[in-house]
Amino acid sequence: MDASPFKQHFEALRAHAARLAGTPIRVLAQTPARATDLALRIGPLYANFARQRYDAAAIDALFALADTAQFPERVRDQFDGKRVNPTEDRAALHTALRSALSDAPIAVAAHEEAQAAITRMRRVVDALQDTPVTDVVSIGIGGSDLGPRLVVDALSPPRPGRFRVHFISNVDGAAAQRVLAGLDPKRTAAIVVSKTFGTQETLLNGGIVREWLGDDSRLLAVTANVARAAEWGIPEARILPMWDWVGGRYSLWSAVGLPIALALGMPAFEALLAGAGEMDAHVLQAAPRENLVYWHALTAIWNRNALGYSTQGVFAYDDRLKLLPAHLQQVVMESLGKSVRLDGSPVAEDTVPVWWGGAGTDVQHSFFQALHQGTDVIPGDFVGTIQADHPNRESHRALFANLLAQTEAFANGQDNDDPHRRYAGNRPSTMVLLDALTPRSLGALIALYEHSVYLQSVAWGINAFDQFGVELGKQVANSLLPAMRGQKAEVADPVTRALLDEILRER
Ligand SMILES: O=P(O)(O)OC[C@H]1O[C@](O)(CO)[C@@H](O)[C@@H]1O
Repeated sequence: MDASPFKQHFEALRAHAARLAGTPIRVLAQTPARATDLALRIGPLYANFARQRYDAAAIDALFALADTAQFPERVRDQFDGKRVNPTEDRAALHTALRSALSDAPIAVAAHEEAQAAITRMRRVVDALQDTPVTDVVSIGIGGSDLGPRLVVDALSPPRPGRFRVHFISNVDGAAAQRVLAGLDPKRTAAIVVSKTFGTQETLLNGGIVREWLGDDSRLLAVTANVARAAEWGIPEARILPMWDWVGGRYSLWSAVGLPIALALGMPAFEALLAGAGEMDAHVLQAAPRENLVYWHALTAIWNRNALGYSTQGVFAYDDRLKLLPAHLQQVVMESLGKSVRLDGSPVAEDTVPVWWGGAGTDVQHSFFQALHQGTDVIPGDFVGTIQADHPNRESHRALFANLLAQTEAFANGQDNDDPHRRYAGNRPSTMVLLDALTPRSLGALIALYEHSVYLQSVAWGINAFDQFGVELGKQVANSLLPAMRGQKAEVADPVTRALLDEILRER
């Protein structure tokens, strides 16, 4: 395979970026109708790309890349259950969890299994209703934690469900203690969520919670490794399924979302799936120029490979979405943090930028100074919710005035004779607006990012669905455990040895 089949396209993009170097966003934005032409609405989602640093010719070049990279065919492959994760010889069928948009037998079978799992989830939720349980602790990490945690945090109030749901992820024993401190073991159920059922953090925390509960009957598991969960002590009847065709970071739509169903109710969980399903139908069916996912992915490529930006912010102007950056960080960075192509050859272009973010307006009073005047330009996705769910109208107006002000100031800057008070502007942003924050709109939003990530991986020729990079640290940690326990152990690395000596020194 050619190490860089899309080389001419990336070179063309860089040529466009060079051509546009002297044309700031505030000038580009004056192009008639651009402010509305570079906007799309898909169901409850609206996105506006008018404040990106491209013009019509550069956009044409981006869509030419999408064409050569065969975006529609590659999307179809994923929905049809092709082995889009060749290094693990796996499909990535998270779409089958929320929509039945493929006739391929493997996708149909996956959809049927997913439906059966939903039926089982409903039974679990119903069965718990008739017990004294008031609280549920979800124990998992990474993809087995971040998505459900985000959705529960975003949507719980003002929709208080029957159960309060809490999350424990970090292996730091303090995390478990802090959650359990306020709970009554007799009124608490727990779910151990782990695709592999081999994750150190989850098993340790699961053990702590199991002991604290004192009664195994309120302990459930969600896993693809039923044998291991059963061996750990959870009977099969209380194990809900996962499958190797769902990646952890794409798994909140499966029984991994049980904490969501418990916190918000099954109808809300199903509305979340339906919202994601709408985005699935959109990415599959919309023409390229009408396709929000294509726009989002191509904009990411533009900022990374044509303009060379090495970080990307996501700023939620909705306090309920403050965990969105954390979830997207895993979806984006675990998927796209790769430096070799599918065939193992070095990737020709820079891949994932550092994704990070926070909630506005808080971020304006912490790190936005650097975004306005720092030497690095940091493009941002700004996510807002038009309709508030609370009575504080004036607060909501102020929130939106800030959201609009920041993106305008980033784009336009402001001249001043005093260099300290000058704003260069020309900082790109995409505005993503939800009509209201509902299970449906949140499902669509998360699915937008999932699909965008996949298309970026297609353009770079990398595997978005493996994550071997996380393994080395796990292995080293395991090898250091005996030394941490004070047992005699060979530690070859001199710096690690010195650090261990300091940590284990008698005090
Ligand atoms: O669900 P598991 O198997 O416990 O894995 C948890 C997480 O760990 C990772 O493998 C990364 O360490 C993620 O990809 C995954 O979501």
